[in-house]
Amino acid sequence: MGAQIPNNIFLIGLMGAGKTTVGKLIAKSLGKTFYDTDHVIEQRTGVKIPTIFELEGEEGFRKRETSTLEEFAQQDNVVLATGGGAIIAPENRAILKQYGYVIYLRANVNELYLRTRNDKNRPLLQNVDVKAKLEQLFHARNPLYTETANLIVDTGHQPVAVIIQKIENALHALESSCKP
Ligand SMILES: Nc1ncnc2c1ncn2[C@@H]1O[C@H](COP(=O)(O)OP(=O)(O)OP(=O)(O)O)[C@@H](O)[C@H]1O
Ligand SMILES: O=C(O)C1=C[C@@H](O)[C@@H](O)[C@H](O)C1
Ligand SMILES: [Mg+2]
Repeated sequence: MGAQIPNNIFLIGLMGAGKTTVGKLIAKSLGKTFYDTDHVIEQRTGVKIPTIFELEGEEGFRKRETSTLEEFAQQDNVVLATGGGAIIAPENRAILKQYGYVIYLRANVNELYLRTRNDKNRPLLQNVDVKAKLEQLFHARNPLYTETANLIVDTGHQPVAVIIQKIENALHALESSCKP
């Protein structure tokens, strides 16, 4: 029996890597349902993420993130875009590895900076030197994204359509390499 395209696909990577943008398009092209843990948390609380950080601290947000991840990772036939910090907790990394095929969208700090510098909905990037903060996050998290991922796709300087094509090619190669 040959392997199929993985049932669930999880996207991980830093803020601005393109998880939401790429995730929606990949889900559409593979006929899967798209969810984004950040969006689910905002819908359920009725407030934006910076407000959750203000009211509950980062710790409160991380608790919501883990329970949302746990719930949505176990759904059927989904593409799930995760928050940039979803790989921090070992528990979350275990959930991602257990329930789906994990794709790390990797971009360099300069590219991430250009994509996120004017955004007001990312609390970790407010009132700080955005480039220095992204450097620090990249340094701390790149090993965690790398160890959690089944596939790494570079997204800096690459149009979204090219990224989608690369992911589809990798998934189809996976499918055919497992055929008898
Ligand atoms: N390959 C790309 N080339 C150019 N711009 C891109 C690319 N991918 C995403 N972008 C742009 O970068 C910004 C951030 O993308 P997106 O919101 O998808 O990132 P994210 O990984 O979901 O970030 P977060 O973790 O903060 O939710 C958006 O304005 C998006 O249009
Ligand atoms: O990188 C992070 O830690 C975050 C990324 C966003 O997706 C949100 O989940 C939140 O702003 C925290
Ligand atoms: Mg996003």
